[in-house]
Parts: sequence; C-alpha cells; structure tokens
Amino acid sequence: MAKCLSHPCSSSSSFKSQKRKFISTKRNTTLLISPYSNPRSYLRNQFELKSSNGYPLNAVSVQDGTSSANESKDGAILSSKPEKMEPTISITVVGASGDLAKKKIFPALFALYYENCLPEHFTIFGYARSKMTDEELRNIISRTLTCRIDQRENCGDKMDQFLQRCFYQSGQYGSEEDFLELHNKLIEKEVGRLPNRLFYLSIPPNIFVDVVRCASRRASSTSGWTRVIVEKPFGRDSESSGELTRYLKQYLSEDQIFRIDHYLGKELVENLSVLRFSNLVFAPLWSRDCIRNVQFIFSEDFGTEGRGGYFDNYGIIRDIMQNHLLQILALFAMETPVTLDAEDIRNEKVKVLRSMRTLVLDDVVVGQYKGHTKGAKSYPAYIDDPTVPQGSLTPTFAAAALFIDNARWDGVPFLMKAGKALHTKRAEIRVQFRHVPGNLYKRNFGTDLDKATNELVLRVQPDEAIYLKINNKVPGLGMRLDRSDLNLLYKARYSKEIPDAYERLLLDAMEGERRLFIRSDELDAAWKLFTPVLKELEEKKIAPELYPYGSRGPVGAHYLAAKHNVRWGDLGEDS
Ligand SMILES: NC(=O)C1=CN([C@@H]2O[C@H](COP(=O)(O)OP(=O)(O)OC[C@H]3O[C@@H](n4cnc5c(N)ncnc54)[C@H](OP(=O)(O)O)[C@@H]3O)[C@@H](O)[C@H]2O)C=CC1
Ligand SMILES: O=C1O[C@H](COP(=O)(O)O)[C@@H](O)[C@H](O)[C@H]1O
Repeated sequence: MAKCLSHPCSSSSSFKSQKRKFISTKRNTTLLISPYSNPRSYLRNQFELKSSNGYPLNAVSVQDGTSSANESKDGAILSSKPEKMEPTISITVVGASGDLAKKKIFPALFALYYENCLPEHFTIFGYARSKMTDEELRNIISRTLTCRIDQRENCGDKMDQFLQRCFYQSGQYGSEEDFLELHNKLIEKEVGRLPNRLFYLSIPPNIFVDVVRCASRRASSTSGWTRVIVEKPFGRDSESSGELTRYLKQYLSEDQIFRIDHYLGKELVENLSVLRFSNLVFAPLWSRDCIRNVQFIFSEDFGTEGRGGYFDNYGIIRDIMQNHLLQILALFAMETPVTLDAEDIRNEKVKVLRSMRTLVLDDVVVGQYKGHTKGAKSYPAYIDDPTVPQGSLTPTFAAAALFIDNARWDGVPFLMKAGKALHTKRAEIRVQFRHVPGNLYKRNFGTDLDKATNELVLRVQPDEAIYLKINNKVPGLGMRLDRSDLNLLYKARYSKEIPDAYERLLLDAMEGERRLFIRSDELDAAWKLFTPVLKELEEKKIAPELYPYGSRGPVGAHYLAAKHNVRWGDLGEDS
C-alpha cells in the first residue's frame, strides 16, 4: 500500500473514515454492483492517497460510480473479478517525445514516486509517433528528473527504480490499431490486478479528439476507471471550445475528462482560499467597501523560444489570461462555497464568471515584442522566430480591465496584465485597498495618497510570498512614516521544497479529485468573456503596440490603468 509520506494532504484517519461513510451512502447504488462483499474491505484495497483538499478518494474507480461511460459493461466484468484484487494504475503520457512531457510530466511523476505518493504498483507508458526504445525514453527523461533538495536520500536508486517502471510505445495518434497494441502491452503489466488507466494528452490540441477516440475504443480499462487529462488550449473561442467538448463527450463522460490549468496547482493559488476563508481579518475587507482594485500580473523574461508555431495561433490572451489569470480571479472573487467539495467550489467559480461583464476592446491593450540590443547581447523580435509568420499581429502582451457586476464587486476594476519577453519573470496578485477615511496622518504622505494605501500581494512565483504593505512610524523622536511590509516569505518560513503544480494535479487526477480541474460550464463562461474581443482584434487587424524585448511592456497599459484610476502595483522599486 502506497503511503504519501510527506504530502501536505495527509488527513486524520477519523476524518478519512467519516468521508468514506459519506461516499458509500451517497453512492450505495453503484456500490451494490461492486464485487466486494464488504465495501470497507474494497475501499481498503484502493490507494490510500489523499488529494489536495485533504479528503481521501471521492472517486476511485468505476465501482464508485465515477466512470459512468462504461458502467454497465464494467459492472458485469467486475462481478467476475476475484474479491481482493489489488489495484494498479497505468499512466500513459501521450506526446511523450514533447517539451511538456520532458519538462514537467515525467519529472512530476518521479517526484510523486520519490515522495511515496504513487501506489505500490504502477506503470508509466510514453506514447508518441517518434521511434524510440524503452531505454531511449528512459535516457531522455532521466535528464530532467531531480530529487527534492531537502531529502536526496537514495536519489540514484529511486531514479533507477522509477525508470524501470517507464516504457515506450510508438504509434500514430489516430490509429486504433496502435492503441490496441498499447492496450495489450498495458494488460501484460496489469495482469492479476484491478487496472485503472490515466491518459495525459500532452499533444497539440488538433489531435486531442483522435487520441481520445482511439484510446477510449481500444485502450480503456476493462474493469477499472479510465481518465483523461487534457492540456490547454481548450479551443480558440466559445465555438471551437464547445465543439471540442462535444467531440470529447462522444467518447468520454464529463467525469472522465480532467481539463488541466496548471496555475490551479500552484501553491499560492491553492492558498488563496485558505487565506480568504480561514482568516477572520480578511473576510470584512474582501469587497468593494475596502478594495479599490485587484491586479493579476504575469510576466516572463523570455520570448516564445521554439513555441512560436503554437503561440501564433493563440496569442497571450488565450495563452494566459482566459485561463490562468481568469481562474485565479474566480478563486479570488467567488463567494464562500458550501463545502470544499469540487462541485461546490466550481459552482461558485461559475457564478462569479457568469457575473462578469464581457470584455470590450476599449478595455484592452495589446503589444508585441520587438528586437532589442543591450550591450553586446541582441534579443530577437517575436517575428524573428522562424515559426512565426512575417507580419504577424499576434499579441505577446495584453492588459485588460474586467468588472464583476455583483453586489460584492460592483465598480471594482480587476486588471490583468500578461506578457512575454518582459524585464522579469513573475506572477502575482495585488490587492489595493481604499484610502483611510479622514486619515489623521494624511499630511505625512504628501499629495499622493494612493501611495499610502495598503496593498496585499500574493506572489505566486518566483519566491512565493504573501506580504502586506502598511504605513509605519519610522523609529525616532519625530513623526516620520514609511511604507513597510508584513512579509511571509515562504522560503524563510517553511523549509520544505514546494511541489511543482503538476505533481498536485497528477495526484488529484489519480484520485478522482476534480476541484482543481475545469468543468465544461466554467470553460464556457470563461470563453464568453473573451471571445467577442478576440474576434474584434482579429477582424479589425488591430496592430499591437511594439515594446522592446526585456522592457516593462507597452505604455498603453498605463493609460488603460489610469482610465480606471489605477496605478499598476509592480512598477515601484519596492514593489
Ligand atoms: N510546453 C509547455 O510549456 C506547455 C505546453 N502546454 C500544452 O501541452 C501540450 C503539449 O505541449 P508541448 O509538449 O510543448 O508540445 P510539442 O509541440 O512538443 O508536442 C508534443 C508532441 O506531439 C507531437 N506533435 C507535435 N506536433 C504535432 C502535429 N502537428 N501533429 C501530430 N503530432 C504532433 C510530437 O511527437 P511525435 O512527433 O513524436 O509524435 C511532439 O513531441 C500542448 O497542448 C500545449 O499547448 C501547456 C502549458 C505549457
Ligand atoms: O500555460 C502556459 O504556461 C507557461 C508558464 O507557466 P509557468 O508555470 O512556467 O509560469 C507559459 O510559458 C506558456 O506560454 C503557457 O502556455
């Protein structure tokens, strides 16, 4: 039995059993088809992993009724299974030869293995068209595996053991035969166990549907669950996203689809709800009464570098704003969910997204980076990328002002800014509070009262931190005030290395925990906000404002903020 020794999601055993009772009551109809005479012994046979909300499994396998696509068929098969079959999980990374698989997915799987978060029995398959042997795949992925800095025990041995569980199958993405071959290889590894299968689609979106068709027809688990993690982008607009969902649903139920947005797996984004809902001090401040504006800022200090072919078809609004920043906004602004269950949280996110005003062109600024030389070093323009068409108008930078038309947030500007090839790499949420009414100390601040308002910053990356800018008396006999930070810097407070977002999300998908994955109605609501402006930008061929590689982006972003009486919080020296 795998135990997730140091995963933050460990919960007390009494809580665990309470939750399980709840599941068995709620799903007693499906448990009736379970081959296990005692549901508790069946549950003990499942992985004792805990998902990121601290709950144990709420959707382990088809016996729990979660894999509705194959229920009756699977039910029949299940009833002929031996009573105490141990489960196994087979994870297939489709697109295993690609950038994301190498950079993020295999390393995250290894980190979970290293932390004892994977079940005792598991198999990992890489699948792609490239021809490779198992050994070649192992060589490629071994280059990106690392052990936790704070542990490093048996690092080499653990890597070897992990790599021995990794295999490779070459195949076409639209070939049912090739997926059948994969299926047969999976069966060899799963023999004698209850097989659960997870497919990670780390491939360009135009082949999602082919893969899902072939995998669901030829390589689904016959008696356990089958789940599919789908990478972004989920379409280019409302229409294509709806179409993609309709296609996927020909082969999968919504419960089997895990639409990933890796920002939801980031530590500080996870912490947003904890901060809001478990600290009394913030609750009365969290509304238009005290908050002047909220800013969601994403910047990267590198350009598209090799991903220009993908990027040019999407642009920064689709790549970052419509998903990562909007998801954070929804968590920031939603009402208190009834419970921490996935559906309760996603219901609240949908409500807030549906209360938002559709974005208009007047509230958007777009930019594109141009070449720049600094000393002896030259930085390329976006259109110097050989995979980007000449004359491309695709924005690599955008700023936008959004509004939530509900009682809590009426009139509060929610500003977003996202860009590539800027001066720094950073992601943060900045909350600027209102002025203190009748401030006794206002003459100490000079004429710029905005500089004296409190600001709460959640720095998502790098150097995760939460800090609150306050006004403070400079010690001494006079009465001089300055701006200081109450600072919770994670690396100073916590010695443990922060897990990568993909680790948390992979673990949750294995556990059937959907809280951090995007439901189809959330996706619809998100696209509705951005689709009209995206269409208008393209139809009107709006030229992006050029900004030098490595700069702070177009000045237009400042005019946009000023129009809404906002000053970007990331501009000052001490920001
Ligand atoms: N890379 C990143 O940082 C991020 C990526 N994503 C998303 O993850 C997914 C994978 O990204 P990434 O790894 O960068 O993608 P890649 O371009 O590296 O593609 C992954 C694999 O898919 C196959 N492939 C590529 N293009 C085509 C094509 N036109 N037709 C058929 N097969 C193709 C290739 O494998 P082979 O030729 O061997 O079959 C390739 O190794 C995408 O949806 C992307 O948007 C999301 C967030 C970040
Ligand atoms: O989804 C994406 O995210 C990355 C940035 O992710 P991070 O975790 O490194 O901040 C971005 O580079 C990429 O363009 C986008 O597709």
